[in-house]
Amino acid sequence: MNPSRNLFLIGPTGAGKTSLGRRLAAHYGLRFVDLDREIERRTGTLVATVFEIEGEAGFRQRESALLAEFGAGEGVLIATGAGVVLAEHNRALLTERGYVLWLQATIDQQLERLVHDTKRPLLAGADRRARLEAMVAIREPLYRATADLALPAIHGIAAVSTQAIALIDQHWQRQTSIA
Ligand SMILES: Nc1ncnc2c1ncn2[C@@H]1O[C@H](COP(=O)(O)OP(=O)(O)O)[C@@H](O)[C@H]1O
Ligand SMILES: O=C(O)C1=C[C@@H](OP(=O)(O)O)[C@@H](O)[C@H](O)C1
Ligand SMILES: [Mg+2]
Repeated sequence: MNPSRNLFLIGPTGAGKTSLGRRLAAHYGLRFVDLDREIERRTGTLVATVFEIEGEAGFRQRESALLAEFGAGEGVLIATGAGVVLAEHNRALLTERGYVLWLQATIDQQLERLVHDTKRPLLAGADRRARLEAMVAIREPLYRATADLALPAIHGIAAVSTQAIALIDQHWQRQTSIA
């Protein structure tokens, strides 16, 4: 187990990384950073607009730079974007610099949770299910390889939050209190 004082949330889009991250950071007294919101704060525009202007490659560069910047510190909870695991150097940083919780969701849950969402550029256009399935096929092995622990986010946010805290206390906090 990783004894670092950082907590990183990974997992598919709509699993609840941003929502849960905020709650967990407050609970553990960690600084909360959502990589997408931080990109928006620094660029002064939406993630979707960054994709339009700089392409996915430009977005990924920003994402990696911010992960490296915040991951270098201690006492931070980072809610990543679902594609962060695509880059090998991001996966290495996550495993080296923090305890990694993989928040899981089924495709049906993703579709339901993002039904009104217009802010995810990779889901824009037709056939969201096919896009999500294609993402899962590539990313799931990468989440598995990177995570210390996995949690199916099948209940509401409050219940998932309680479950996450129980899991983290069991596996991560015990390690850090011994270290
Ligand atoms: N466990 C959950 N149950 C129901 N809805 C959820 C849950 N977690 C998140 N949501 C909702 O799903 C949407 C996407 O959540 P978000 O935190 O942005 O996910 P992510 O950051 O993983 O893409 C939001 O509207 C959020 O309120
Ligand atoms: O699936 C992806 O590659 C992306 C997921 C988004 O974050 P969420 O996981 O919070 O939706 C955001 O980083 C960007 O739109 C790209
Ligand atoms: Mg998010």
